[in-house]
Amino acid sequence: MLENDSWFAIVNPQSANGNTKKRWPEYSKRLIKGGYRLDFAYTTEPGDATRITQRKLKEGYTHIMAVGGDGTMNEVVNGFFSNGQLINPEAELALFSHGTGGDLIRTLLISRGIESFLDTLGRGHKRLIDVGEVLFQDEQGQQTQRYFLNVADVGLGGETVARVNKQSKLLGGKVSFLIGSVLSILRYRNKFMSCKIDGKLVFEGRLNSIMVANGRYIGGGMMIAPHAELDDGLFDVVILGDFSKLMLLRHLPKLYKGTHLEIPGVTVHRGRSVVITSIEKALLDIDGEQPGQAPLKFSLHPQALCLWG
Ligand SMILES: Nc1ncnc2c1ncn2[C@@H]1O[C@H](COP(=O)(O)OP(=O)(O)OP(=O)(O)O)[C@@H](O)[C@H]1O
Repeated sequence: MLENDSWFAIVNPQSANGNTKKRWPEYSKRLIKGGYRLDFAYTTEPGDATRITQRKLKEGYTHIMAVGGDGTMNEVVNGFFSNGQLINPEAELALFSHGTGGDLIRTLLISRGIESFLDTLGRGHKRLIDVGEVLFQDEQGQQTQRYFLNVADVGLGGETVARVNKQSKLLGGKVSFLIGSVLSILRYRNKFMSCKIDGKLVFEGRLNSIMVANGRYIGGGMMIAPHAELDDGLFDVVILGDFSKLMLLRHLPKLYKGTHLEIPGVTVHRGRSVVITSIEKALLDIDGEQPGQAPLKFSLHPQALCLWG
């Protein structure tokens, strides 16, 4: 019989360059000592966190803990859904960030480390946050659906993530992403895309990238959507126009600071549904993973998920 405050932790042992596997035994002991009933499973491969989450929610767990980086958190959020529906609308999620990047927790102002995580649990503060959904083509050309809490983007970011995820992140998420960004900027060619928000065409032409943001940060600390709110029922859509390589490199520091919105050619829109098409291959990035490409159809589920923190 499950106690109704039992937590199930889904732990990606490979996150933080394998450091999570070394540290989790100590962390789990600390959580149990802190009074939490806790079971856990290690993921064994990409996609496993989604399957484990689905299984545990169906078994009756109502408190899920995601332990890993942004990719793990994204997979766990996807596991809250099955056949387009929340498995249990009452179920709750806590994020123990232990990856290299940590972009989602930046918007949530959650700190890293076991003691901060225990503080978050101890405070018992929960909030309902919006969940983004995107339909896209996967690598095999199949129509696929994914959910996300943070940011999805198409264009330069997709190519950067594809590059960064192939290399080791031993230098840390921010440095790896910065190096990957610079290499990608040098090789990337702006693409011809169109973007409709809530049925209205807001952009058609050559552009660098489009970010569909629920959270604020991507790429290990770039504040790409400084005004995005996780619970306002709207995406912030940031479009980076037809920038030259030189101009992008020059303005890169502004992306980290969130002061890029003032650059001519950057536009921001808000809405609940976003449709993006591209006549060239344009890669999708969702929460630091690169699962497919345009055309993309986004919709928002307002305040659909209960999150601790
Ligand atoms: N057992 C496993 N073996 C190999 N890869 C795994 C395993 N479990 C999960 N993964 C994959 O590891 C990838 C990276 O995980 P995650 O994003 O959590 O960590 P990270 O890369 O260290 O952090 P961040 O994304 O915040 O930089 C995810 O795409 C996930 O699918």
